[in-house]
Formats: sequence, C-alpha cells, structure tokens
Amino acid sequence: MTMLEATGLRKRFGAVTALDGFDLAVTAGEICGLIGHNGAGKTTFARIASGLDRPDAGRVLIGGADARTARGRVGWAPQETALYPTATVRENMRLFGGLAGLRRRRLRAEIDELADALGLREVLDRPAGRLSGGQQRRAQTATALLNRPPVLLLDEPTVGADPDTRLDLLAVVRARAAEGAAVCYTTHYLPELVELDATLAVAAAGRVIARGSRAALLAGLPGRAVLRFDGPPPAALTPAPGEHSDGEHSDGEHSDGEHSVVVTAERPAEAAARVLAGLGPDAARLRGVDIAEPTLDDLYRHLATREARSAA
Ligand SMILES: Nc1ncnc2c1ncn2[C@@H]1O[C@H](COP(=O)(O)OP(=O)(O)OP(=O)(O)O)[C@@H](O)[C@H]1O
Repeated sequence: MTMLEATGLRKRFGAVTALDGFDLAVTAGEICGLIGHNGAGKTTFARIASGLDRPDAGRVLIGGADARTARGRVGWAPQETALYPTATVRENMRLFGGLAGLRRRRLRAEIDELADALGLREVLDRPAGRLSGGQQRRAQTATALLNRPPVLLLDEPTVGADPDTRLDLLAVVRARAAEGAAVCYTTHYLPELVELDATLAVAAAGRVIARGSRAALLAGLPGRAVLRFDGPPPAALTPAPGEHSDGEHSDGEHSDGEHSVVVTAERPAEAAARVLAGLGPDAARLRGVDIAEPTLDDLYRHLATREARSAA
C-alpha cells in the first residue's frame, strides 16, 4: 500500500526552483534511499511532506490524506538539530512526544524504548545543547520516531555516529519499516542502503530522475579495481576484453615509488582476478589490491550524464 505519495511538486524561492515536478511514492514497509547532491530538493520535499511548507503546485498524500492535515503521521528528523539546547534530552522528547499526541504512560514507554535502542540512556537527563554532535543527531532522530508515525523522513541520521550507534540506528529504522512504516532515508553512503535493503530514488534539480531497486539502478555501472605495485606497472598489464579500456585503465605514481593501476569494470573483483592471474613474475611486486564497487556518486554521475545527453 502506498503510504507516501508526492505528485508533481513544484516550489520556487524567488528565482530558485527548488522542486520542479517532484514525484515519489513509498509503500508501507519500504525503506527508500533518497539520494542527490546538495540543492537537489530533498529538504524542500521533506518540509512539504511533513506539512510544514506548501508546494506551489502538486500535492503530497500521507496514507491517502493531504500532508497538511496529516500532522503527527510524518516523523521528520532534519539535518540541523531542532532540540531545545537548555532542556534535557528527556524534556525534549516529552515535548515532541506531547506535540505528536502521546500522553503519560505511552510517552514514558516510548522514551524508554528509544533511549535503550539508540544508546541515549546515559544522556537522557543532560541538556541537549551539551551533547556531542552524534548524540544530538540521535536524540533528534528519537524525537521523530516517538509516536511511531507511518511515514518517516530521516535526513542523514547516522552522520557523526560511532560504529556501534550507527548499527543501533540502522536496526531501529529496519524495525520501524518491518512494523509497516514507509521510510525515506537520505544518505550519501551506499553500504548503508545495502544494510537497510533500501530501494533508491535519485533526486536532481528538483525532480526524481531515477527510481527502483538497487539492483536495477546499479546494474551495469562500473566499479574499480586498484592494483598497487612496487615500481613501474607491469608492461603486460592491459585490460582484458570486456573491460573499459578507453582511458579508464590508468596508471598513477605515488611519492614512495608505488604505482597503482586502476581497472574500471562492471565486475571489478572478477576483472582484478583476471589481471592477477596474468601477472607472472611481476606478481612479486604487487603491494595490494583494492576493490571499489560502484558508489552512489558513480550512480549520480551516470544519471546526470544520461539526463544531459537526453536534453541535448
Ligand atoms: N527558504 C529558501 N529560500 C531560498 N532558497 C531556498 C530555500 N530553501 C531551499 N532553497 C533552495 O532550493 C534548492 C533546494 O534546496 P534543498 O534544501 O531542498 O536541497 P537538498 O537536496 O536538501 O540539499 P542538501 O543535501 O544540501 O540538504 C537549493 O538551491 C536551495 O538553495
């Protein structure tokens, strides 16, 4: 069931077009990774979807009802913290929970559960303004989750989180989706979306320019294998058939006499294995191999090039 549905959103700020026909549908239980460079329109979309701003055109439906009437049904954790710095984390959570309609026992139970799940127990009674950046971010995310809203908009919630709390956060997000929430999750980091088993929506210039499963969107995108050698790269190192050889099989020299050869291929690990198998005696000079699967940035660049080509 579609829980969040944005259609034809337009929004201008003076001469700046922030949203230019933004469409996005997220179903209950789905985690959608909303990616896009700075200024793509993600925050403007989130403000409209949470009922805070009105679009110039288009609409957002939350569970079939207009976003402006859906107060409390959208949990939004923006990038900049919006906690009262002099109030404690617990007081902030009480306040935000109260605004979302939670009362007494249920409010206390939700605060307890989130404090445990997000590692906030030790800081509950400290002023929010005195917490570290990562702790503030977590407290901010907790306020968005308090009343278990059916739609969650989370803007880079793991920024500044240490590895353990990062895992806790991802676990909470997965649990909320498993309970049926539709989650829109902004990040610049693909492995996180793999951990969340998220689908992807790529925003650029105020529109969603690609939407689908990770497999569908990343299929065919090249990754990189970087082979590092002591001394010059082996002469025999030429790209195998099927690999991109048009300038993407490059050599770079480092200050310590190390050279790296970058092989760009759709399946970089396989390409590296083929290259390694053919090295012969030069294998003795191999210092290391790094495999880089395609990143969100690679996807973004690929789509932006495609858009530019189709516009030309
Ligand atoms: N209140 C505003 N007044 C003027 N311009 C704005 C306002 N809000 C957003 N914009 C502009 O609209 C465009 C989209 O901004 P938005 O914040 O939605 O992007 P974003 O994708 O969230 O970026 P980021 O990744 O940096 O958070 C940008 O060019 C931004 O400068």
